[in-house]
Amino acid sequence: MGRLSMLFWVKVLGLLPGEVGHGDAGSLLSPHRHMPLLASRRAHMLLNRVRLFSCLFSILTPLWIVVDIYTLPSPLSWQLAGLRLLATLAFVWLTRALRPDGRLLQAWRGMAMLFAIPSLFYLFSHLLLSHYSLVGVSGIISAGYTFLPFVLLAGLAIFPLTLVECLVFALPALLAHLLSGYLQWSAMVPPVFWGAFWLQVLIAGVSALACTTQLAFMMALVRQAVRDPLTGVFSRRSAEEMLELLAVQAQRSGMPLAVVFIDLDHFKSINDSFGHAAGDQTLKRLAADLGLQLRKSDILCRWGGEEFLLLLPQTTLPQARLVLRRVRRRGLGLRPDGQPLTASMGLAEWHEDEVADWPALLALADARMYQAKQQGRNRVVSGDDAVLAQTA
Ligand SMILES: Nc1nc2c(ncn2[C@@H]2O[C@H](COP(=O)(O)OP(=O)(O)OP(=O)(O)O)[C@@H](O)[C@H]2O)c(=O)[nH]1
Repeated sequence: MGRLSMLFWVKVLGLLPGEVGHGDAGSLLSPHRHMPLLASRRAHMLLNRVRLFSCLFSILTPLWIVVDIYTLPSPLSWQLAGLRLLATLAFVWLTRALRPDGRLLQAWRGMAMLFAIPSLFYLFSHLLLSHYSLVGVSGIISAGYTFLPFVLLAGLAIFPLTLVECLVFALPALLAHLLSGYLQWSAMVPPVFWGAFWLQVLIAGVSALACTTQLAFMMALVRQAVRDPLTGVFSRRSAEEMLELLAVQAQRSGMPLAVVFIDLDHFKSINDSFGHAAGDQTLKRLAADLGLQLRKSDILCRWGGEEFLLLLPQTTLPQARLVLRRVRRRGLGLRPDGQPLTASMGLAEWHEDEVADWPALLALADARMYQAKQQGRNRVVSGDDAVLAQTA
Protein backbone atom coordinates (compact mmCIF):
# COMPACT_ATOMS: atom_id res chain seq x y z
CA MET A 1 0.00 0.00 0.00
CA GLY A 2 1.41 3.39 -1.00
CA ARG A 3 2.49 5.99 1.57
CA LEU A 4 -0.19 8.42 0.42
CA SER A 5 -3.06 5.95 0.65
CA MET A 6 -1.79 4.75 4.05
CA LEU A 7 -1.78 8.37 5.20
CA PHE A 8 -5.42 8.63 4.14
CA TRP A 9 -6.47 5.44 5.93
CA VAL A 10 -4.49 5.99 9.09
CA LYS A 11 -4.56 9.79 9.50
CA VAL A 12 -7.89 10.70 7.89
CA LEU A 13 -10.01 7.66 8.72
CA GLY A 14 -8.22 6.73 11.95
CA LEU A 15 -7.76 3.03 11.16
CA LEU A 16 -4.66 1.04 12.12
CA PRO A 17 -2.47 -0.34 9.28
CA GLY A 18 -3.48 -3.95 10.12
CA GLU A 19 -7.14 -3.05 9.79
CA VAL A 20 -6.83 -2.00 6.15
CA GLY A 21 -6.95 -4.63 3.42
CA HIS A 22 -5.93 -4.66 -0.24
CA GLY A 23 -8.67 -3.28 -2.47
CA ASP A 24 -10.33 -1.40 0.38
CA ALA A 25 -10.06 1.90 -1.52
CA GLY A 26 -12.11 0.42 -4.38
CA SER A 27 -14.65 -0.92 -1.87
CA LEU A 28 -15.16 2.61 -0.51
CA LEU A 29 -15.76 3.89 -3.99
CA SER A 30 -18.41 1.46 -5.24
CA PRO A 31 -20.16 -1.63 -3.83
CA HIS A 32 -19.32 -3.91 -6.77
CA ARG A 33 -16.35 -5.63 -5.17
CA HIS A 34 -17.80 -6.08 -1.68
CA MET A 35 -17.62 -9.65 -0.40
CA PRO A 36 -21.08 -11.22 0.09
CA LEU A 37 -20.87 -11.11 3.91
CA LEU A 38 -20.15 -7.38 3.95
CA ALA A 39 -22.89 -6.76 1.39
CA SER A 40 -25.47 -8.69 3.40
CA ARG A 41 -24.55 -7.09 6.75
CA ARG A 42 -24.60 -3.66 5.16
CA ALA A 43 -27.98 -4.40 3.57
CA HIS A 44 -29.37 -5.31 7.01
CA MET A 45 -27.94 -2.18 8.60
CA LEU A 46 -29.13 0.15 5.82
CA LEU A 47 -32.66 -1.19 5.85
CA ASN A 48 -32.92 -1.19 9.64
CA ARG A 49 -31.90 2.48 9.64
CA VAL A 50 -34.41 3.24 6.88
CA ARG A 51 -37.15 1.68 9.02
CA LEU A 52 -36.02 3.47 12.16
CA PHE A 53 -36.05 6.84 10.42
CA SER A 54 -39.33 6.31 8.59
CA CYS A 55 -40.85 5.34 11.96
CA LEU A 56 -39.48 8.53 13.52
CA PHE A 57 -40.72 10.68 10.61
CA SER A 58 -44.15 9.04 10.73
CA ILE A 59 -44.47 10.39 14.30
CA LEU A 60 -42.85 13.81 13.79
CA THR A 61 -44.40 14.76 10.43
CA PRO A 62 -48.08 14.99 11.58
CA LEU A 63 -47.14 16.74 14.87
CA TRP A 64 -46.17 19.89 12.93
CA ILE A 65 -49.74 20.21 11.58
CA VAL A 66 -50.72 21.92 14.86
CA VAL A 67 -47.99 24.57 14.42
CA ASP A 68 -49.02 25.20 10.78
CA ILE A 69 -52.69 25.61 11.70
CA TYR A 70 -51.87 28.15 14.44
CA THR A 71 -49.36 30.17 12.43
CA LEU A 72 -50.20 29.93 8.71
CA PRO A 73 -53.28 31.31 6.92
CA SER A 74 -56.07 29.03 5.75
CA PRO A 75 -56.37 27.26 3.26
CA LEU A 76 -52.52 27.00 3.07
CA SER A 77 -52.30 25.36 6.51
CA TRP A 78 -54.94 22.75 5.56
CA GLN A 79 -53.28 22.03 2.21
CA LEU A 80 -49.97 21.53 4.03
CA ALA A 81 -51.75 19.34 6.60
CA GLY A 82 -53.06 17.17 3.75
CA LEU A 83 -49.53 16.87 2.36
CA ARG A 84 -48.20 15.98 5.81
CA LEU A 85 -50.84 13.26 6.24
CA LEU A 86 -49.92 11.76 2.86
CA ALA A 87 -46.22 11.80 3.80
CA THR A 88 -47.06 10.23 7.17
CA LEU A 89 -48.96 7.39 5.47
CA ALA A 90 -45.99 6.81 3.16
CA PHE A 91 -43.59 6.69 6.14
CA VAL A 92 -45.87 4.25 8.02
CA TRP A 93 -46.03 2.04 4.94
CA LEU A 94 -42.22 2.15 4.58
CA THR A 95 -41.73 1.20 8.25
CA ARG A 96 -43.95 -1.84 7.91
CA ALA A 97 -43.50 -2.99 4.31
CA LEU A 98 -39.79 -3.72 4.12
CA ARG A 99 -38.11 -6.46 6.12
CA PRO A 100 -34.31 -6.85 5.96
CA ASP A 101 -33.38 -9.98 4.00
CA GLY A 102 -29.69 -9.28 3.31
CA ARG A 103 -30.26 -8.09 -0.28
CA LEU A 104 -28.61 -4.80 -1.14
CA LEU A 105 -31.14 -4.08 -3.86
CA GLN A 106 -33.94 -4.06 -1.32
CA ALA A 107 -31.93 -1.78 1.01
CA TRP A 108 -31.32 0.66 -1.86
CA ARG A 109 -35.03 0.60 -2.73
CA GLY A 110 -35.86 1.41 0.92
CA MET A 111 -33.38 4.28 0.97
CA ALA A 112 -34.68 5.67 -2.32
CA MET A 113 -38.22 5.69 -0.90
CA LEU A 114 -37.09 7.23 2.39
CA PHE A 115 -35.46 10.08 0.48
CA ALA A 116 -38.17 10.39 -2.18
CA ILE A 117 -40.99 11.07 0.32
CA PRO A 118 -39.50 14.27 1.87
CA SER A 119 -38.17 15.38 -1.55
CA LEU A 120 -41.70 15.26 -3.03
CA PHE A 121 -43.10 16.85 0.13
CA TYR A 122 -40.54 19.64 -0.26
CA LEU A 123 -41.44 20.26 -3.90
CA PHE A 124 -45.21 20.35 -3.33
CA SER A 125 -44.99 22.43 -0.14
CA HIS A 126 -42.75 24.85 -1.99
CA LEU A 127 -45.29 25.18 -4.78
CA LEU A 128 -48.03 25.93 -2.24
CA LEU A 129 -45.93 28.41 -0.24
CA SER A 130 -44.82 30.28 -3.38
CA HIS A 131 -48.37 31.67 -3.75
CA TYR A 132 -48.11 33.58 -0.45
CA SER A 133 -45.94 36.43 0.79
CA LEU A 134 -45.73 35.61 4.46
CA VAL A 135 -44.23 37.86 7.13
CA GLY A 136 -43.69 37.71 10.91
CA VAL A 137 -44.21 34.32 12.60
CA SER A 138 -45.84 32.90 9.42
CA GLY A 139 -42.77 33.94 7.46
CA ILE A 140 -40.42 32.22 9.94
CA ILE A 141 -42.49 29.01 9.93
CA SER A 142 -42.71 28.95 6.12
CA ALA A 143 -38.93 29.54 5.88
CA GLY A 144 -38.51 26.34 7.90
CA TYR A 145 -39.81 24.41 4.88
CA THR A 146 -36.76 25.43 2.84
CA PHE A 147 -34.49 23.57 5.27
CA LEU A 148 -35.76 20.12 4.24
CA PRO A 149 -33.10 19.41 1.57
CA PHE A 150 -30.41 20.33 4.16
CA VAL A 151 -31.93 17.83 6.59
CA LEU A 152 -32.03 15.15 3.90
CA LEU A 153 -28.40 15.65 2.92
CA ALA A 154 -27.24 15.68 6.54
CA GLY A 155 -29.37 12.54 7.18
CA LEU A 156 -27.28 10.65 4.61
CA ALA A 157 -24.43 10.68 7.13
CA ILE A 158 -26.04 7.94 9.24
CA PHE A 159 -25.71 5.31 6.48
CA PRO A 160 -22.52 3.30 5.76
CA LEU A 161 -22.39 4.05 2.02
CA THR A 162 -19.80 4.03 -0.75
CA LEU A 163 -18.98 7.29 -2.52
CA VAL A 164 -21.01 6.36 -5.61
CA GLU A 165 -24.05 5.50 -3.48
CA CYS A 166 -23.71 8.82 -1.61
CA LEU A 167 -23.74 10.73 -4.88
CA VAL A 168 -26.77 8.82 -6.17
CA PHE A 169 -28.77 9.51 -2.98
CA ALA A 170 -27.64 13.13 -2.63
CA LEU A 171 -28.50 14.00 -6.22
CA PRO A 172 -32.36 14.02 -5.87
CA ALA A 173 -32.19 16.48 -2.93
CA LEU A 174 -29.85 18.77 -4.89
CA LEU A 175 -32.05 18.48 -7.99
CA ALA A 176 -35.16 19.23 -5.89
CA HIS A 177 -33.53 22.48 -4.81
CA LEU A 178 -32.65 23.40 -8.41
CA LEU A 179 -36.17 22.49 -9.58
CA SER A 180 -37.80 24.58 -6.85
CA GLY A 181 -35.68 27.54 -7.97
CA TYR A 182 -36.65 26.96 -11.59
CA LEU A 183 -40.37 26.77 -10.76
CA GLN A 184 -40.37 30.14 -9.01
CA TRP A 185 -37.49 31.69 -10.91
CA SER A 186 -38.95 35.22 -11.05
CA ALA A 187 -39.44 35.51 -7.26
CA MET A 188 -36.11 33.97 -6.49
CA VAL A 189 -33.14 35.98 -5.19
CA PRO A 190 -30.17 34.45 -7.07
CA PRO A 191 -27.42 35.04 -4.45
CA VAL A 192 -29.58 33.49 -1.72
CA PHE A 193 -30.58 30.59 -3.96
CA TRP A 194 -27.03 29.76 -5.10
CA GLY A 195 -25.67 30.36 -1.60
CA ALA A 196 -28.12 27.76 -0.28
CA PHE A 197 -27.18 25.39 -3.09
CA TRP A 198 -23.47 25.75 -2.32
CA LEU A 199 -24.21 25.01 1.33
CA GLN A 200 -26.08 21.86 0.32
CA VAL A 201 -23.14 20.69 -1.79
CA LEU A 202 -20.88 21.24 1.24
CA ILE A 203 -23.21 19.27 3.53
CA ALA A 204 -23.37 16.48 0.92
CA GLY A 205 -19.54 16.40 0.91
CA VAL A 206 -19.33 16.16 4.71
CA SER A 207 -22.03 13.45 4.69
CA ALA A 208 -20.08 11.52 2.04
CA LEU A 209 -17.01 11.60 4.29
CA ALA A 210 -19.10 10.41 7.25
CA CYS A 211 -20.68 7.60 5.15
CA THR A 212 -17.38 6.29 3.78
CA THR A 213 -15.68 6.53 7.19
CA GLN A 214 -18.46 4.43 8.68
CA LEU A 215 -18.08 1.97 5.83
CA ALA A 216 -14.28 1.78 6.33
CA PHE A 217 -14.79 0.90 10.02
CA MET A 218 -17.49 -1.59 9.12
CA MET A 219 -15.17 -3.28 6.61
CA ALA A 220 -12.39 -3.51 9.22
CA LEU A 221 -14.78 -4.99 11.79
CA VAL A 222 -16.29 -7.49 9.37
CA ARG A 223 -12.79 -8.54 8.26
CA GLN A 224 -11.76 -9.15 11.87
CA ALA A 225 -14.97 -10.98 12.69
CA VAL A 226 -15.01 -13.27 9.66
CA ARG A 227 -11.39 -14.44 9.61
CA ASP A 228 -9.81 -17.29 11.53
CA PRO A 229 -6.91 -15.69 13.47
CA LEU A 230 -4.40 -18.53 12.86
CA THR A 231 -4.80 -19.17 9.14
CA GLY A 232 -6.45 -15.96 7.90
CA VAL A 233 -9.14 -17.91 5.99
CA PHE A 234 -12.84 -17.48 6.82
CA SER A 235 -13.97 -18.59 10.28
CA ARG A 236 -16.63 -21.22 11.01
CA ARG A 237 -19.14 -18.57 12.00
CA SER A 238 -18.75 -16.72 8.69
CA ALA A 239 -18.83 -20.04 6.80
CA GLU A 240 -22.29 -20.67 8.24
CA GLU A 241 -23.43 -17.18 7.30
CA MET A 242 -22.08 -17.55 3.76
CA LEU A 243 -23.64 -21.00 3.37
CA GLU A 244 -26.98 -19.48 4.29
CA LEU A 245 -26.57 -16.76 1.65
CA LEU A 246 -25.30 -19.14 -1.04
CA ALA A 247 -28.09 -21.62 -0.30
CA VAL A 248 -30.72 -18.93 -0.90
CA GLN A 249 -29.03 -18.06 -4.20
CA ALA A 250 -28.78 -21.73 -5.26
CA GLN A 251 -32.47 -22.24 -4.47
CA ARG A 252 -33.64 -19.03 -6.16
CA SER A 253 -31.50 -19.03 -9.27
CA GLY A 254 -30.97 -22.77 -9.75
CA MET A 255 -27.19 -22.15 -9.78
CA PRO A 256 -25.06 -25.09 -8.60
CA LEU A 257 -23.32 -24.94 -5.23
CA ALA A 258 -20.62 -27.46 -4.29
CA VAL A 259 -19.22 -27.95 -0.78
CA VAL A 260 -16.06 -29.87 0.16
CA PHE A 261 -15.36 -31.01 3.72
CA ILE A 262 -11.59 -31.40 4.14
CA ASP A 263 -10.01 -33.20 7.12
CA LEU A 264 -6.22 -33.49 7.24
CA ASP A 265 -4.88 -37.02 7.69
CA HIS A 266 -2.95 -38.02 10.80
CA PHE A 267 -2.54 -34.43 11.90
CA LYS A 268 -2.23 -35.40 15.54
CA SER A 269 1.08 -37.12 14.80
CA ILE A 270 2.53 -33.79 13.58
CA ASN A 271 1.73 -32.19 16.93
CA ASP A 272 2.94 -35.25 18.83
CA SER A 273 6.26 -35.56 16.97
CA PHE A 274 7.15 -31.95 16.15
CA GLY A 275 5.18 -29.84 18.60
CA HIS A 276 2.08 -27.66 18.42
CA ALA A 277 3.95 -24.76 16.78
CA ALA A 278 4.95 -27.01 13.84
CA GLY A 279 1.28 -28.08 13.58
CA ASP A 280 0.20 -24.43 13.49
CA GLN A 281 2.76 -23.68 10.77
CA THR A 282 1.48 -26.61 8.69
CA LEU A 283 -2.09 -25.30 8.95
CA LYS A 284 -1.03 -21.78 7.99
CA ARG A 285 0.97 -22.95 4.97
CA LEU A 286 -1.84 -25.20 3.78
CA ALA A 287 -4.38 -22.36 3.99
CA ALA A 288 -2.07 -19.98 2.11
CA ASP A 289 -1.25 -22.57 -0.62
CA LEU A 290 -4.88 -23.60 -1.09
CA GLY A 291 -5.97 -19.98 -1.26
CA LEU A 292 -3.57 -19.38 -4.16
CA GLN A 293 -4.93 -22.34 -6.14
CA LEU A 294 -8.58 -21.34 -5.93
CA ARG A 295 -10.69 -18.89 -7.92
CA LYS A 296 -11.55 -15.52 -6.37
CA SER A 297 -15.19 -16.61 -5.97
CA ASP A 298 -14.26 -19.82 -4.10
CA ILE A 299 -14.40 -19.59 -0.32
CA LEU A 300 -12.02 -21.43 2.00
CA CYS A 301 -13.02 -21.64 5.68
CA ARG A 302 -11.50 -23.24 8.75
CA TRP A 303 -14.28 -25.31 10.24
CA GLY A 304 -12.29 -26.21 13.35
CA GLY A 305 -8.96 -27.82 14.30
CA GLU A 306 -7.58 -29.50 11.16
CA GLU A 307 -10.93 -29.40 9.35
CA PHE A 308 -11.51 -27.00 6.45
CA LEU A 309 -14.57 -26.26 4.37
CA LEU A 310 -14.36 -25.26 0.74
CA LEU A 311 -17.42 -23.53 -0.74
CA LEU A 312 -17.56 -23.53 -4.53
CA PRO A 313 -20.42 -21.30 -5.74
CA GLN A 314 -21.70 -21.85 -9.30
CA THR A 315 -19.77 -25.12 -9.53
CA THR A 316 -21.31 -28.44 -10.58
CA LEU A 317 -20.22 -31.82 -9.20
CA PRO A 318 -18.02 -32.67 -12.24
CA GLN A 319 -16.44 -29.19 -12.11
CA ALA A 320 -15.78 -29.54 -8.37
CA ARG A 321 -14.16 -32.94 -8.97
CA LEU A 322 -11.85 -31.26 -11.51
CA VAL A 323 -10.95 -28.55 -8.97
CA LEU A 324 -10.10 -31.18 -6.35
CA ARG A 325 -8.15 -33.26 -8.84
CA ARG A 326 -6.06 -30.17 -9.66
CA VAL A 327 -5.57 -29.33 -5.97
CA ARG A 328 -4.56 -32.89 -5.11
CA ARG A 329 -2.22 -33.13 -8.10
CA ARG A 330 -0.36 -30.01 -6.90
CA GLY A 331 -0.40 -31.39 -3.38
CA LEU A 332 -1.37 -29.93 -0.02
CA GLY A 333 2.18 -29.19 1.02
CA LEU A 334 4.56 -31.13 3.23
CA ARG A 335 4.51 -32.37 6.79
CA PRO A 336 7.44 -31.23 8.97
CA ASP A 337 9.21 -34.58 8.23
CA GLY A 338 9.09 -33.87 4.47
CA GLN A 339 6.32 -36.36 3.74
CA PRO A 340 3.36 -35.10 1.68
CA LEU A 341 0.47 -33.72 3.71
CA THR A 342 -2.77 -35.45 2.70
CA ALA A 343 -6.46 -35.01 3.44
CA SER A 344 -9.72 -36.91 3.27
CA MET A 345 -12.41 -34.96 1.44
CA GLY A 346 -16.20 -35.27 1.17
CA LEU A 347 -17.88 -33.52 -1.75
CA ALA A 348 -21.60 -32.71 -2.11
CA GLU A 349 -23.61 -30.46 -4.47
CA TRP A 350 -26.93 -28.71 -3.81
CA HIS A 351 -28.93 -29.86 -6.87
CA GLU A 352 -27.34 -33.20 -7.73
CA ASP A 353 -27.63 -34.39 -4.13
CA GLU A 354 -31.16 -32.91 -3.83
CA VAL A 355 -30.65 -31.51 -0.35
CA ALA A 356 -33.33 -29.45 1.38
CA ASP A 357 -31.11 -26.92 3.17
CA TRP A 358 -27.47 -26.04 3.80
CA PRO A 359 -27.09 -28.04 7.06
CA ALA A 360 -28.14 -31.13 5.04
CA LEU A 361 -25.56 -30.27 2.35
CA LEU A 362 -22.87 -29.90 5.00
CA ALA A 363 -23.89 -33.11 6.79
CA LEU A 364 -23.64 -35.00 3.49
CA ALA A 365 -20.16 -33.62 2.72
CA ASP A 366 -19.11 -34.45 6.31
CA ALA A 367 -20.46 -38.02 6.06
CA ARG A 368 -18.60 -38.50 2.78
CA MET A 369 -15.40 -37.21 4.37
CA TYR A 370 -15.80 -39.92 7.06
CA GLN A 371 -16.32 -42.47 4.30
CA ALA A 372 -13.04 -41.28 2.75
CA LYS A 373 -11.32 -41.78 6.14
CA GLN A 374 -12.76 -45.27 6.48
CA GLN A 375 -11.73 -46.20 2.94
CA GLY A 376 -8.08 -45.47 3.72
CA ARG A 377 -7.73 -41.61 3.77
CA ASN A 378 -6.06 -39.38 1.13
CA ARG A 379 -9.06 -39.44 -1.22
CA VAL A 380 -12.26 -37.69 -2.25
CA VAL A 381 -15.70 -39.24 -1.87
CA SER A 382 -18.50 -37.59 -3.80
CA GLY A 383 -22.00 -38.57 -5.02
CA ASP A 384 -22.81 -42.15 -6.09
CA ASP A 385 -20.07 -43.33 -3.79
CA ALA A 386 -17.57 -42.28 -6.45
CA VAL A 387 -14.10 -42.41 -4.98
CA LEU A 388 -11.41 -40.40 -6.72
CA ALA A 389 -8.18 -42.33 -6.85
CA GLN A 390 -5.52 -41.59 -4.31
CA THR A 391 -3.19 -40.19 -6.91
CA ALA A 392 -5.85 -38.40 -9.01
N1 LIG B 1 -1.17 -27.39 15.98
C1 LIG B 1 -2.48 -27.38 16.01
N2 LIG B 1 -3.14 -28.53 16.18
C2 LIG B 1 -4.46 -28.54 16.24
C3 LIG B 1 -5.20 -27.36 16.11
N3 LIG B 1 -6.52 -27.67 16.18
C4 LIG B 1 -6.60 -29.00 16.35
N4 LIG B 1 -5.36 -29.56 16.39
C5 LIG B 1 -4.99 -30.94 16.59
O1 LIG B 1 -5.38 -31.73 15.47
C6 LIG B 1 -5.41 -33.09 15.93
C7 LIG B 1 -6.57 -33.80 15.28
O2 LIG B 1 -6.46 -35.14 15.63
P1 LIG B 1 -7.47 -36.26 15.23
O3 LIG B 1 -8.88 -35.72 15.31
O4 LIG B 1 -7.18 -37.46 16.03
O5 LIG B 1 -7.23 -36.49 13.71
P2 LIG B 1 -5.94 -36.94 12.92
O6 LIG B 1 -4.73 -37.16 13.78
O7 LIG B 1 -5.77 -35.95 11.80
O8 LIG B 1 -6.40 -38.34 12.34
P3 LIG B 1 -7.40 -38.63 11.17
O9 LIG B 1 -8.27 -37.43 11.02
O10 LIG B 1 -8.16 -39.83 11.58
O11 LIG B 1 -6.59 -38.87 9.95
C8 LIG B 1 -5.48 -33.04 17.46
O12 LIG B 1 -4.25 -33.49 17.98
C9 LIG B 1 -5.66 -31.57 17.77
O13 LIG B 1 -5.03 -31.19 18.97
C10 LIG B 1 -4.48 -26.13 15.93
O14 LIG B 1 -5.04 -25.03 15.79
N5 LIG B 1 -3.13 -26.21 15.89
